[in-house]
Amino acid sequence: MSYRKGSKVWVEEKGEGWVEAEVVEAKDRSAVVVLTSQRKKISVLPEKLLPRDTDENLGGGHVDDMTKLTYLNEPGVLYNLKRRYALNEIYTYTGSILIAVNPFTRLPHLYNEYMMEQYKGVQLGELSPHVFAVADASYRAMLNDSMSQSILVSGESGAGKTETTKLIMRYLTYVGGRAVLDDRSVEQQVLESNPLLEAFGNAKTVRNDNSSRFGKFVEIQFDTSGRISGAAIRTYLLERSRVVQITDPERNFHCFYQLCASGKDAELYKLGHASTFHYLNQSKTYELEGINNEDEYWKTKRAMDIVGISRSDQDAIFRTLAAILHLGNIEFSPGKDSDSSKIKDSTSNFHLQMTATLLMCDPDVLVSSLCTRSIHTNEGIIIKELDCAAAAANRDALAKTVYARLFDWLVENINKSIGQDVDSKAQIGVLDIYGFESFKHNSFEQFCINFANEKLQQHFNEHVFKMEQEEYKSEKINWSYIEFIDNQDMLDLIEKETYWNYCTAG
Ligand SMILES: Nc1ncnc2c1ncn2[C@@H]1O[C@H](COP(=O)(O)OP(=O)(O)OP(=O)(O)O)[C@@H](O)[C@H]1O
Repeated sequence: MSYRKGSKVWVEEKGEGWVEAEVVEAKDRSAVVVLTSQRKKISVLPEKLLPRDTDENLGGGHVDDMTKLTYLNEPGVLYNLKRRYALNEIYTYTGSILIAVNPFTRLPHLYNEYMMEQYKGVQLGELSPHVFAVADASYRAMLNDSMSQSILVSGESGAGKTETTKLIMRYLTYVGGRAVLDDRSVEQQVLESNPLLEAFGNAKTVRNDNSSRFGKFVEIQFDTSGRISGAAIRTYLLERSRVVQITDPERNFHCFYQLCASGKDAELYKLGHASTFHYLNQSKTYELEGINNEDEYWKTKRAMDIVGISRSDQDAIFRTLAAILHLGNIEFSPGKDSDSSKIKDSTSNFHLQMTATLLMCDPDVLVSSLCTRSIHTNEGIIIKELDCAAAAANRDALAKTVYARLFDWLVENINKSIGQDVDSKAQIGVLDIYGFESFKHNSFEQFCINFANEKLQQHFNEHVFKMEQEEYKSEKINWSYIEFIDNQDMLDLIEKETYWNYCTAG
């Protein structure tokens, strides 16, 4: 693009990001002099600049749909969102996609019943951008076309995916609520399952005090008249490693702290303060700002009542959590033979006995399953002793597996209690899944999360770019191709079985 004196542009400044500027000198193609909004003169290559919409041609400084920007580039998009955010306009469209900027403050006027009523049956784009408008559009599309719909909520940790998902569910239960409500209606149970799933699947991370450490797909089923007739929750990729390993200032899953603070119930399972358990004291953060662990315990129990988990099952759930905490406190010392291990001391033995009692298993069997490994050969089973490190790894593997199974059991029971409508003709699925993750040290969990996101991105590309462009081509519309990074080759490679054979062999 060529620039003239007076052209409005964006220029990237070190440490500042994109800043507004105006071209003051454009003598030749090799360099342009711009004056930034901070009155700084910079000489830059023209290809380093991006054209900028002025407040006047945006008609007031911002637009409610990014497609109305003359120059749809990164700084233009960010600036538009910033301007709107400053006015508490947290939602903006990009065509039919809704961008939500986390307000980090309650905006109750945006989500009350009056607002839900406003968006009912209104064409997308007619009113200000809103998450209810997207939920309504999918509800109408489902009714009118008799076709199931899905809404994908994506973004990085703390972006507001779970809150957005809850708002979508609230709207759908509002428009699809049944005329006669029994005391435990499907919609109430779907909404009430949230605190329960959050207690067992959420944890404090550096970015978010209530971060979902699992992906969730909620299917809301409707009958032919558009009334909710059932629901199902499917969960993915629970971050199992968190059960046994945390770093300050993060926490383990909320339910452990709730149980430790539960008073009499904690005493029942011989639990003390969270700081006395290895799986919790690897981080010194036990409390959350504005949250009382004991109150949360009773909220979790109430949510269990609402979704229909019996008192005896509730006891079994908390017993299992207590067993995991005791299990984590079992330590090992070298055994008689080299490369063998035994329970370290009387404290560890106490925790071992507690674990066995709570899991209702034989303590001797538990010891041998921690300190030995059985290898199946053609000649029979060989028992191999394990050293202390291997026994500790075995203990952690057991804790992770028991927790993951408990979580799956919980989800299964929530689903049983809500009830699915097998005759449902159409449903709306809401997918709330982790965004891309890249840490200093990435594990297999990050690989799975990023692979899932890459697949979703590919699905999006397929629909937004590839199919649209194919249509223009077939209709011979003059259209210049949009360049985008197509990672299909990489996905194909990872999905091929030979890749995994190579990984295991390598
Ligand atoms: N629309 C909103 N209105 C008010 N507060 C919000 C809104 N969206 C998000 N928040 C605030 O931001 C916090 C983080 O949001 P949320 O848990 O939904 O993020 P997330 O994207 O699901 O994060 P993670 O991937 O870590 O689970 C919420 O606890 C809430 O305080």
